[in-house]
Amino acid sequence: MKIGTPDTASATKALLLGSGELGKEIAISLQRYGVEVIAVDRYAGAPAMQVAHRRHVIDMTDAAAVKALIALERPHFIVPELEAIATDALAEIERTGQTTVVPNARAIQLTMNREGIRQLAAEELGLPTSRYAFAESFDQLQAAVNAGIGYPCFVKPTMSSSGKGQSMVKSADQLQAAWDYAKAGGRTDTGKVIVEAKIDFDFEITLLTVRALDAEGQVRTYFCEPIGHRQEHGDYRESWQPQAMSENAIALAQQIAGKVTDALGGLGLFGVELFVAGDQVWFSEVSPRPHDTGMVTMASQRQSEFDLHARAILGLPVNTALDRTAASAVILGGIDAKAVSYDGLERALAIPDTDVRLFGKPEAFAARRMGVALASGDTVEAARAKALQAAAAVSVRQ
Ligand SMILES: Nc1ncnc2c1ncn2[C@@H]1O[C@H](COP(=O)(O)OP(=O)(O)OP(=O)(O)O)[C@@H](O)[C@H]1O
Ligand SMILES: NCC(=O)N[C@@H]1O[C@H](COP(=O)([O-])[O-])[C@@H](O)[C@H]1O
Ligand SMILES: [Mg+2]
Repeated sequence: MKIGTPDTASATKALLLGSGELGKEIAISLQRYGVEVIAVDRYAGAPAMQVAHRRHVIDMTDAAAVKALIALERPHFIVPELEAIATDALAEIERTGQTTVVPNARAIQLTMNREGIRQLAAEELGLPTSRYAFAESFDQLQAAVNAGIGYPCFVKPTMSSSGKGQSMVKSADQLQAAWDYAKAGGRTDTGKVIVEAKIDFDFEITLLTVRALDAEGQVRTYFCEPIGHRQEHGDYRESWQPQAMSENAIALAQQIAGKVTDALGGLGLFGVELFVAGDQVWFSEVSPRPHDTGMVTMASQRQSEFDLHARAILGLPVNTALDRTAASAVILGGIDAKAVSYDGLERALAIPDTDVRLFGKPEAFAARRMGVALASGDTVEAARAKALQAAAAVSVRQ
């Protein structure tokens, strides 16, 4: 596709469905390759809206609203940035052949629902995952746990992200609370929860996997160095790259990521989440888009995960090489407040080899991610220490 000049009739247009911190960086990367970007989210002033050519506030779970906006903007690409989207509308739009849904509507549909992706990964592809079951009532949940899932286990809504509605259950007396929490915490109540046996992993990684065109115009799979990360309450707190792994484990991780992304298809970057213990690797889930833990690539790679996504979508060459060891640490809101400002930037940036990205979200919540600190270092330990220190130096105030 010819890449035209922004704001002209010939411009290549991308519609971002979701305009958070990840979308903001995708928007900037796309714009650097000459694409006109239209940012969409459920609230005004979302991070990507601050850098896009145009912006719209709509209910993205409303299929009619999504279709009306697409009819108005007529984008060449629709780039989903989060999961809470009316995916049926995307499938319908894709069938017209005039718009590319990134990476494709089926991949978006399968990955937005834990049932879809488990069916594909565990049942069709036979990839190793935790033992799991779906339950439509508390009785079913209890029966599944007693029949073999066991304790400890994780109970999650089938549609949710960033740990929302998710809890780890250590014993039978905690199961009812986990059921109630999952039912209330899901994005939309699918009527179902997933229960997963806890995997005792040594560490967990995100393997960023890119499906892009090579010099011959063929689709090829490229892998970034593994990203290690630490989660709290199902949400990421820090990440680093590279994560040291045994040769067997990395080979297995790439094999699993290759299989699942091949099955999803299309062009773009995927965040494949894997658990690792020794030489054993389990598939957990996959995002058909840049991943929050992958924000570390803004410091560690010449081509960040956002650049790689943009390049892959546009059919441009990619290079997934690591440039230097780096880490990221998140800056949480800490308070519930609107029109916030930030303290401590001077202290954070005085730490050598660090950088801070504040997302510009118009409202803070105690557990909302408001920014990220990035740091490079000679070792992962050094980079992590600097990133954590920089993140801790920044605070959000009213
Ligand atoms: N079966 C499991 N065994 C061990 N740990 C688990 C399991 N399921 C989830 N976790 C822990 O909880 C974290 C979040 O789980 P998961 O990725 O399924 O949630 P999520 O809401 O989709 O999060 P995100 O959108 O941030 O990826 C995992 O990264 C892992 O640390
Ligand atoms: N794990 C998924 C993830 O990190 N998604 C990122 O968080 C934003 C929502 O933030 P908010 O909840 O603060 O509005 C999303 O728009 C996306 O950028
Ligand atoms: Mg996850």
